[in-house]
Amino acid sequence: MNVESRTAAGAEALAAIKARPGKTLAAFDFDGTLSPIVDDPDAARLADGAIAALTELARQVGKVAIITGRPAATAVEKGGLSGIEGLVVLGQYGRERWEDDVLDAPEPPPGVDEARRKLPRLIESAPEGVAIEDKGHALAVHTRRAAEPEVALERLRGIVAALAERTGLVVEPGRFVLELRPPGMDKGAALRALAAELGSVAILYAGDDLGDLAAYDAIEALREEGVPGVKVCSGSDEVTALADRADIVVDGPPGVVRLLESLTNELF
Ligand SMILES: O=P(O)(O)OC[C@H]1O[C@H](O[C@H]2O[C@H](CO)[C@@H](O)[C@H](O)[C@H]2O)[C@H](O)[C@@H](O)[C@@H]1O
Repeated sequence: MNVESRTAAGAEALAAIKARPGKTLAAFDFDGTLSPIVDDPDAARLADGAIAALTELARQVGKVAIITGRPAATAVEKGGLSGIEGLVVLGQYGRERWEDDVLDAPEPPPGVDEARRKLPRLIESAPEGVAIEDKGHALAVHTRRAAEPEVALERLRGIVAALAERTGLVVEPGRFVLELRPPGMDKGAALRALAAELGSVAILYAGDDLGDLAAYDAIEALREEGVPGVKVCSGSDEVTALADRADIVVDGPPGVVRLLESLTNELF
């Protein structure tokens, strides 16, 4: 299978990647893109074949990165990523950086502690199955395991927004999740900073969720500045906002793995 873009800008980026793989940055979201969505966030693992595909890609392009809302160390551990040569993992929407087994993470702002203290009480009447994931620098309220996840999410939206306002945090909405996290960084800023640091001349970014739209914005801005980029969507029925803007849409994490296998075959 050849990797094909449905847009001219995406095709231009694929050509640039093939022409200068050594100066290419290939970046991926974790949950929903490399890791199939599961009910329990703690049970997330990489899709079959993902490690082999990422390992091969890392041999062929300048840099492979994972840019995730997870803590970087969690993504490394759950993904079994530590053996991938040269991999960089930007965690907590770019606040943290893991590379060569070294984690660089700033202190979380005090608002996170305050939110941690107040959140359980504020959501105590939420439907059964609603759960808090404490990520150290951020708190995620998950509704996937509620009987009616969408209804539960809507009920919690105002409560979480009000707590964010009080604690100086921002709300990051996602797939049956509302996260309270520090402001000042997003996946777009993280992607741009890494591309600038590396002097990347071509970029691929793959994501599945609303938090990845900032990275799509960054790709579009970089194109305007003359750096070709291709936006890949790991498609799902839960989120359609990315498919509308993507150059390539594939069928969930297994589709992402197949895309990587095709790309590495073409680069070889
Ligand atoms: O930026 P990402 O790598 O996509 O991380 C975003 C959030 O993903 C996780 O939640 C999502 O995946 C879970 C496991 O499949 C699923 O149960 C949940 O419904 C999804 O929203 C993770 O738990 C969050 O901490 C991440 O920020």
